[in-house]
Amino acid sequence: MIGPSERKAASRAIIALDFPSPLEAEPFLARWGGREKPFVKVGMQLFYAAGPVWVKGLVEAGYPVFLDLKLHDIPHTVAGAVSSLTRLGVRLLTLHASGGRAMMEAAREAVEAASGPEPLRLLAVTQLTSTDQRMMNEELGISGPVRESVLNLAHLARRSGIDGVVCSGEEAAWIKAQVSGELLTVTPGIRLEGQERGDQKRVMTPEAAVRGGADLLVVGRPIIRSADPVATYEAIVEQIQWKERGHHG
Ligand SMILES: O=c1ccn([C@@H]2O[C@H](COP(=O)(O)O)[C@@H](O)[C@H]2O)c(=O)[nH]1
Repeated sequence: MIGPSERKAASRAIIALDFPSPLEAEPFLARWGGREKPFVKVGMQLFYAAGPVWVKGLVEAGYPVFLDLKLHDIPHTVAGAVSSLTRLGVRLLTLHASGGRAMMEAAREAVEAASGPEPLRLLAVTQLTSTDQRMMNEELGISGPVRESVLNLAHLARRSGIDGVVCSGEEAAWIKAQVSGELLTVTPGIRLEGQERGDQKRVMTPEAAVRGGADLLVVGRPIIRSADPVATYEAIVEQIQWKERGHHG
């Protein structure tokens, strides 16, 4: 469920800092100047280049941080990784739901054992937003509609005591209705009207995602490749606010 720190529209739009290194990420963040620090996501590319100490520095500088490492290994190894990562002070951390119940429970227990000032929340990735129906059925060998697989993985995450799921905007409402309204729904694959999808397959506009039940929206290329990233970010935050005020259509 959306918590007090994510209630504001600005905290619901998360910028994916998909840069090769801090050399590109830091000047990008400096564009915000004295404005409120945005919620940022550090993924594999930047984490592997910059390392945990840099991420801790980001947290200490006041950025809410989502660490998107999509952990997937045997339960013992994932628990150890989670235990190390809890020391960074990040708010959110991903692991793959397909790693199974024992892996997710081991991760949750590692979080509980750590207990920091603001507890880390775990998110289970269901089906990646770059996966479509054909790929899931033919390449991954999973039968049925994508939505059904997403719901199964969300149920598994819920039973394993995970706080939320990563899914597309297309599935957020189904998860809220059929799995639990308490599960945080985090949706990448956000594109503004008419924008290029790139490798993303299950995409939505910010407005449609919020209308569909997304709690948090992850936006990378539409912001980081924009000619004016701050203006694009603010336009997205405005779209979220517009929906929050109850506008339809
Ligand atoms: O299913 C998923 C899980 C994670 N992501 C991540 O979100 C961003 C999206 O970036 P865009 O440039 O807006 O496409 C990226 O960091 C992915 O690793 C995802 O897209 N889908």
